[in-house]
Formats: sequence, structure tokens, C-alpha cells
Amino acid sequence: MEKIAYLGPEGTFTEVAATAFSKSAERFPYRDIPSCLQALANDEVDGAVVPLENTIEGSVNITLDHLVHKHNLPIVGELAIPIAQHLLVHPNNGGRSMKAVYSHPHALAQCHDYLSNHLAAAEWMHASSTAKAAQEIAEDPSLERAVIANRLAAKKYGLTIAAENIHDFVNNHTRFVFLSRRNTGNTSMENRPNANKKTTIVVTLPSDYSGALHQVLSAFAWRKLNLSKIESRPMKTGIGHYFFIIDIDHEYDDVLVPGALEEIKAIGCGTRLLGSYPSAVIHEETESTV
Ligand SMILES: O=C(O)C(=O)C[C@]1(C(=O)O)C=C[C@@H](O)C=C1
Repeated sequence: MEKIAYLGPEGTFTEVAATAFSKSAERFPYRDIPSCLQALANDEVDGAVVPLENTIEGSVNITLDHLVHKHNLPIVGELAIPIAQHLLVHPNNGGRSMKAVYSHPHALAQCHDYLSNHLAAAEWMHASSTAKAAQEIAEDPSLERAVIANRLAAKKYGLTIAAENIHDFVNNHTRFVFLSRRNTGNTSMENRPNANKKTTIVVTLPSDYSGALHQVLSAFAWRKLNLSKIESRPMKTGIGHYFFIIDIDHEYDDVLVPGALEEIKAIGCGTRLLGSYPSAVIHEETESTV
């Protein structure tokens, strides 16, 4: 049976995504995103599911940076799943005002307006995941903390939903990627006929070349290759040194994408393929996404 690493413990959004990718795989929780990637690099698992970008909060930088700087692990599939954040409390604490709100920093950020309006006096505390916060509060109600997490975590850890759908913008989605060095075809992307093909690359620019980024973009533009994302991240080698992550709405075919990459290399840029993969969006919270 295929083994998949995800950010644990049970009940995280990443576990929800991992289940949506493959119901039959065996899921293994890890304490953080780098540990999931390391587990895959060490061949402890066959695949890893990690968050890449959220509609409200933007990129998950730790995922991008580890994929670019530390590993060579191909992306083989992508799913954007709806993210519904709820305020959970221990059943013993129902109705009491809480001293703190505890969750993953991304989840807290997705609910900033709600927290400012309803829990401004509480301390906002970071946990390693939404489900980790839920697990800790279930084990120790005396902490008097509310938690932001999903419905699955509420059920798993026996917490009460005090307020539903507290995320600041309705269309809250997170893109998760499935990484694997051997694409066994077991990722359930095959069952998603509406999946689009996408290619993600990393580009580095020569330091003394005016207009290099313009030329990079032209290589895609005149081939009519649509880009759905371009983002710069620090190279970590000095101020002003960046790499670009570029998502191309096209599979890595025989002609168009390789041609664009050859042209980009010819002007002295570095390129690296992070993956060419099917990508789908789940619009509604369904049985498989809670
Ligand atoms: O804490 C979780 O439940 C996670 O799966 C992590 C994570 C993230 O890293 O952004 C995933 C999806 C949501 O955007 C909030 C948190």
C-alpha cells in the first residue's frame, strides 16, 4: 500500500487533502512540513502532501523554500481544497470567555477580522498545525484556549464548534501538492476528469542583464503559454538575489515548454523543472474534504 507523509496530527487540512488525493493510501503524520519532505527524500514514504498556497494568506514559504533549496522532489499532482475555519472549544469550557486562541499561523491569519472583532483581548498563539492545537486543548481544558481548526478536528478531538466559518473571505482555498519520486499512478488525480495540466519551474536571472525578466516572460508570451503565477523568493545568498517560481498552464510537452526553457537558458538564466502535473479544484466542502 502506498505510504503518504502529511503534516499531523490527524485532522489537519493537509490530512483532508491527502485523503482527497488518495483514499487507499496509508497516511503518516509528521510534526512539520520539512519533516514530511525529508521523509520522502529518505524513502520512508512513497509520497508527501504539502500546502503550497492559500487564497487569503498567499504562498506557504516554508514549502516553496524547501522544495527549491533542499530537495529535488517532483510535484505529480495538485488539488485546491475549500478551507472552512471554525472556532472550537472544549465542551467543559462552552460559553466561557477564552484567555487565548490557538492555531497554525496561516489559520489565524485567515481569520484576522473575526479575531479582531470578537477575540481582541485574547492572546493569539501559534501551534504547529490546526489539529495539533485541537489535540492539546482536548488533552488540557484548563488552558482555557479556543482553537481554530476544521470540522474533522472537532470530531476527532471531541471539541464543540462555538462559531462556524470564521475565515475572512468566503472563497477560501488552499492548493496542496502531491510529491513523489515514483508516480505510481495511485494519486486519485486520474479520477478527476476536469483536471488541467500545469508545469512549475524555477528561474534564476543573471545578475548583470537588464531586461532579463522581460525576456523570460516574452519566451512564454509569444508562444501563447499562459502563466497562472509568478512569484519571487530570496535566494538566501544576499540582498537583491531572487529566484522566480513560475506556473505555466500547460503540460511539459515536446515543443512549446521545452522551447521556452531553451530560449530562457540561452540568455543566461538558470531553469529547473519542479513538475508537470494534473491540477484540479474542489469547490464545495464535501464528505471527503471534512
Ligand atoms: O494546520 C493545518 O491544518 C494545515 O494543514 C496547514 C495549513 C497551512 O500550512 O496553510 C493548511 C491549510 C490551511 O491553509 C491552514 C493551515
